Amino acid sequence: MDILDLRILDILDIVFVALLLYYVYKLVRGTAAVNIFIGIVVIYLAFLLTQLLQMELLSSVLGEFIGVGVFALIVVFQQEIRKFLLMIGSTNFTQKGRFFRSFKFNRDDFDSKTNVEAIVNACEAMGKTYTGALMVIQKSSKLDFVKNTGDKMRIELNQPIIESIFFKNSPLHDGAMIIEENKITATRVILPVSNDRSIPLRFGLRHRAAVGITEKTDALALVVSEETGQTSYIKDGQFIMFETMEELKDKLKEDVN
Ligand SMILES: Nc1ncnc2c1ncn2[C@@H]1O[C@H](COP(=O)(O)OP(=O)(O)OP(=O)(O)O)[C@@H](O)[C@H]1O
Repeated sequence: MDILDLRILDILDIVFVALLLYYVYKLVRGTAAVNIFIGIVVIYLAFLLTQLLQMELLSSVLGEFIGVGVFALIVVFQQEIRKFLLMIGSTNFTQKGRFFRSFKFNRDDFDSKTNVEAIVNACEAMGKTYTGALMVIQKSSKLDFVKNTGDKMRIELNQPIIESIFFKNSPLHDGAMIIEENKITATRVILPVSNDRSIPLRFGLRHRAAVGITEKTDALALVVSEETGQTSYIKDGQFIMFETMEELKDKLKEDVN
């Protein structure tokens, strides 16, 4: 019985470590943090080697370094840790909210499912007229910290509304639009801009802002370029490739709900 318990615990242990490594990988993938992570592993291996070879002085220097390293890690990986905690902390509550909403306790007339068709059709139409747009779809991480920079509102999402907000002469066209479920909850929002140097130079601030918010949270972003009319889909700080608008709809539907 003891052996059986131990085995189950061992399996759980391995599963949790694998999950932890997977989430750490997901967070640092494609960012400069990967190199820092490799640097830390190299220092740690060097420390183990100096201990094995009994090189007292070097071992104590590296030991000291690793001792304060925890605080250095918190500073260096501040954004990743924040995103990780947000990911763990908010997922369950959001799902609980959806569970209650399915019983219609929450007296909201809006359909809670994001209208992906309206969003993508609006992107296509805006692309044809070279109208710039930036839309951020909130998932489990709350976007309140950016919503405060813009104008809060509560409008049911549909294609004409999106197009009229981003219409060049509209007072609301600047900055980003925040979408929560099937509502536009803020416009003219200023997003954190990504410092990622691997983003091609042809992409300006609008695209960098989309990368920035998706790096920091699990939100999804759509950008319509004013210059090329092209739509870009950004998730986890990465540009997601798609061939047709239908394919984009399928990808979005999968990722949104
Ligand atoms: N930090 C930001 N948060 C939200 N929106 C932003 C931010 N920075 C810029 N924008 C929006 O992007 C517009 C300018 O974009 P810019 O031309 O630099 O981007 P771009 O990525 O080259 O896009 P485009 O292909 O449309 O020109 C601004 O008018 C503003 O509406």
